[in-house]
Amino acid sequence: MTSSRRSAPTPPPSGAAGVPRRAVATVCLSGTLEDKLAAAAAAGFDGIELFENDLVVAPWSPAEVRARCADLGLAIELYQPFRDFEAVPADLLRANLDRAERKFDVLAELGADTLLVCSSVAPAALDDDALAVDQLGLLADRAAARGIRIAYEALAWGRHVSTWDHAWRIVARADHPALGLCLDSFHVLSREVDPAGIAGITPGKIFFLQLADAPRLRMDVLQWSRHHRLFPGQGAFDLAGFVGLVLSAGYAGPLSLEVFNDVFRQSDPARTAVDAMRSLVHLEDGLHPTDRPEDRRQRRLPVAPGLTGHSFTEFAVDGRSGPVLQDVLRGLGFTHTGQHRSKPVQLWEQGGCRVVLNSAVTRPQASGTAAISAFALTTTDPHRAVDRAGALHAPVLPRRRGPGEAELAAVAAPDGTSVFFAEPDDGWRADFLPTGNEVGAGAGLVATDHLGLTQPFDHFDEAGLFYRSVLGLRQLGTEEYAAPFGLMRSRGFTDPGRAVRLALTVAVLRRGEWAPSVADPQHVAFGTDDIFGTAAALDRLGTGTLRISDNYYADLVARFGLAEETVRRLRRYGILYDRDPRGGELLHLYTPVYGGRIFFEVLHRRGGYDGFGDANAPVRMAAHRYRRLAEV
Ligand SMILES: O=C(O)c1ccc(O)c(O)c1
Ligand SMILES: [Mg+2]
Repeated sequence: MTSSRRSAPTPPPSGAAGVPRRAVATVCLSGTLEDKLAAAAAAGFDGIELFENDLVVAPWSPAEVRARCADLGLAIELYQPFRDFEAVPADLLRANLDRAERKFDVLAELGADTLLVCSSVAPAALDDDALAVDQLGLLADRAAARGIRIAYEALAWGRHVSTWDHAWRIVARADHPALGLCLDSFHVLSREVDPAGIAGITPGKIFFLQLADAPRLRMDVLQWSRHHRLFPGQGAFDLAGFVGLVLSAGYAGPLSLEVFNDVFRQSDPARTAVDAMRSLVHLEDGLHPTDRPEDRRQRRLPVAPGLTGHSFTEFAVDGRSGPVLQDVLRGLGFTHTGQHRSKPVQLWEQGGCRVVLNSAVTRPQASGTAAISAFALTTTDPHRAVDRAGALHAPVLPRRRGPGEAELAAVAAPDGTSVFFAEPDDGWRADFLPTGNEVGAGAGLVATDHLGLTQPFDHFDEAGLFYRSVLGLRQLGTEEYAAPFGLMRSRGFTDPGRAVRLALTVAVLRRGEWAPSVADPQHVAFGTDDIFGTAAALDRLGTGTLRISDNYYADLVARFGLAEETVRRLRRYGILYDRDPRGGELLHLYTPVYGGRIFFEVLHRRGGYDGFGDANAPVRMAAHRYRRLAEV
């Protein structure tokens, strides 16, 4: 059911009159200027912010850069940064103005008309607003004579000017037509100063808007900015609220991404640019209708699909891992109910839980391993779901189908997993011929509760935005926990009706060679309404579930004050326990790891428990490791 990519449908148009242009700063992308421009153009950006470093190290003259951008259909929206200019003694001012003239030459040759000047960090700068006003006015005079505008940006770590409102007071006092503000969401939202006043900035005085998200971190703001910025929707800032304020102040320039990020600096720029574009398209879609001049032009995404549940999960298996997973499924109470009409694909079912074992997936993996190659979600409108995904630059997958087989619309997630959209009637099941196997009593598994997908280190934030935007899921929160082989980060996602859940996890640092046996596990969690009944049934089926240390149960008693008898039953079956602050409870158990990286979870949610039992993840990970050690 998995096949190769084709290009996404055309995204909503941009750049037309009344529609904000979309730009990306070259600093967001890895590689040479040539790589960066090609990636920005291919992802559909209308323009770039040219970073000085990228020009300085390039073999092209500014005129050649201009020509290259023109060929690619990219406007050079801004040149930056010009540093440490304002509020200096007279001799330095002269030198700074000379320096500026050299840069105006560059802008002229580039055909760019806006220079970003960031607030000074230099020890020579004086804490004197009147002087800053005068000198920026002089700079603006010189710029105006060359047809250039100065966009003044308060760096959050500026020596004397570090907030947007301070920069605005200076720009307002200078009152020069060639001097305006550059607002950067990072510098604004990383500070305590309320951004609400941005809506009151004089129309026309915001010359440029830079967008970056970031996780909430308690650290030096310069380090935070230079290493941890993210694309909108990947961090904790309210970017839609911020852009709304800027648009209310009459801003009509480009929405430009300026993200300094250690991972993006190293990653394939073509891929980063698509991630960037997806973030911008999703951000625009989330703007309040009255904030959106483009609403008149209907640049809305198709609304997110209504999801009604997990339809099936597909494992790619081979001659060795296939039989192993068949045994595991049998042991969990599943029945092999169907055989695909045209492919070596088996359907296994229990209650509303469906698993597909596919021996025809060609994605490369080590012999004997199994992997989640696809999952299907049931939705009221699969075609709309795919249209939305395409508009968000998700790779839409072609569906090869045999005669009489159902069509399943699909897109590829960032880690290559195929995401299928199934009709509510699950018409795809007609692709399978009944095996005639008698369906047994099962073990009380009701439906797929969630998938646990370990993500590649470099694509964790991209994956989160992908699932949130394409599927319209909400992020439940970010948890971090200390596991035996490293710190882990986990993010849960779900739809408003809690029909679909995904748990994405990643090691907080790139994994080394140590403990390869627990690298990148994936799991499917099935729900039960009676965990003890299910555990007893698994026992009868001879399924060896994961044994949990006695120390864990002693700790449970201490933490939760559970009754002796309850703890005795939990321990007997290796059931883990968690309780949320509202009294909701989670009881869950795990299988060992099979086929190299696959395990299953059985879970029972009580009283509205909404999480994933992250507190128990280190216990499970250690138990998996101890079991491995016992096997060898
Ligand atoms: O980190 C910096 O120095 C830097 C430079 C230019 C910017 O626009 C910015 O936001 C930060
Ligand atoms: Mg900036």
